[in-house]
Amino acid sequence: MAGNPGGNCRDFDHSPEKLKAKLINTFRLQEFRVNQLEAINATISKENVFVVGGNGAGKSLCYQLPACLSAGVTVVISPLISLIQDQIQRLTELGIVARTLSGDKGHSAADSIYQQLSEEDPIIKLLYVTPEKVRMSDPLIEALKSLFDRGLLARFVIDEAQCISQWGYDFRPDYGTLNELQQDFLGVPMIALSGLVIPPIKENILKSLQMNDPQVFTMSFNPTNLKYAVKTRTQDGGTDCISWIKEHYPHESGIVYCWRHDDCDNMADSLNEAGLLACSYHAGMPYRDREIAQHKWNGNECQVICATVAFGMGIHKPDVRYVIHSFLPKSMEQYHRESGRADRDGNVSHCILFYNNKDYKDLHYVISHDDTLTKESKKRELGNLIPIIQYCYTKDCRRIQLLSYFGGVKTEANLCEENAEAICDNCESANKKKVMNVKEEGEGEMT
Ligand SMILES: Nc1ncnc2c1ncn2[C@@H]1O[C@H](COP(=O)(O)OP(=O)(O)OP(=O)(O)O)[C@@H](O)[C@H]1O
Repeated sequence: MAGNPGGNCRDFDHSPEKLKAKLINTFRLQEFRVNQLEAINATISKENVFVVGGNGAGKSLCYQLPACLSAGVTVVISPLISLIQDQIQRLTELGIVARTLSGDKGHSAADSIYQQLSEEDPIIKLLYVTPEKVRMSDPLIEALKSLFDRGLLARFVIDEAQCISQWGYDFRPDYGTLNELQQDFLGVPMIALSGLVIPPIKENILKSLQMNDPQVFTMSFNPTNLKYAVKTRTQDGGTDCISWIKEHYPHESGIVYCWRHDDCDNMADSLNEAGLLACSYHAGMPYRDREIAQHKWNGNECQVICATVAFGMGIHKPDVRYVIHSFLPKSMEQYHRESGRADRDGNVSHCILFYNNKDYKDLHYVISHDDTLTKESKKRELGNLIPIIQYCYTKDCRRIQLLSYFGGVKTEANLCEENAEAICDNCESANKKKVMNVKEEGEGEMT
């Protein structure tokens, strides 16, 4: 296994054998992925750790496995209730005790959790809370202080740490105060996990969290089962999407990302009229309606969800076969994150971007005239459009274009070769041309 040289596998109290046994017996997995063992070793050894990785890379194991082995409680700060509930459900299925104090908690449910935390050896191994809860809840801070004083505060986990950066598109202001945890609970190790971000945002996250001398681990970049393609949007977006879905996946689950609220509603209407079960999802809808839409989609009552960027973190539906963008995304980061909602079950999924020349002009106009943006933000957002346009127009491998944007990927690597079924459209046509040339040369020799 090629791990980060920064990590190591020395024989700690937590020997590699013990970690492997936990991986197999509790998590029901066979092998560690690249840098998981190294990150786990580092956090168990009380070092500060920063793990960066693509969608579905397996970042969660880097804190969940140590939480099971460490004495005391691991406190996880996570941005969304839905994400928290999803994690708790998965851990509970594995027999790991995880609780949350966020969301609609009655007094008695919260009291019972505080009671368990106050016990000499709390059964709770992972406590999930939102950053707002950390900032606003005195009882929570008291409980953390009590755990700390008794040596039972195992570590802090900052999940989706990209939310701390004002430059990223997931920015959440309440992440900004999390650095105080390091000062208030001296010596408690911190592990931050982030989706793929460009190097300046990575620096920005580390600076904002004020993590002391962290060990940085990078996990898999390349989503090998995603088949990327860009197509010209010919008519209204709906017709293109309908034809593509009907031809490729008439009955399977997928997402169509749209630009504005109305676009989602219109797209869902068009898809429904064409006989595909679709629902709309955007921030203009009441919270309850959004919940219903997501619930229907999760339960396959609705086949296609037509959504804005609001349909984001914490989507873990395993059988999403396609993510279509019916309009140009605003950045490579956004495109990478959203297209990565497919392929959670390891089978090939399609990421199609329907692009029209007009998209760039429309986005450019809207950003330039957005009075809520500072001059600096406008400049940054307009700058973010350039690499995504280049992605649309490139004749080279789309994977390389996408992943080298985040740094660390050699442009001469042939990433599409790792899975022939998920080869991008450009590599596919290049291969076809090669075959044609070989054939023609062969025929030429015969005549
Ligand atoms: N070592 C491993 N072997 C096989 N599967 C693994 C391994 N580690 C994690 N996984 C699986 O990979 C999937 C994704 O893991 P996880 O949810 O941790 O991803 P992530 O890095 O947090 O990505 P995202 O931010 O997109 O959620 C899960 O189904 C998990 O069980």
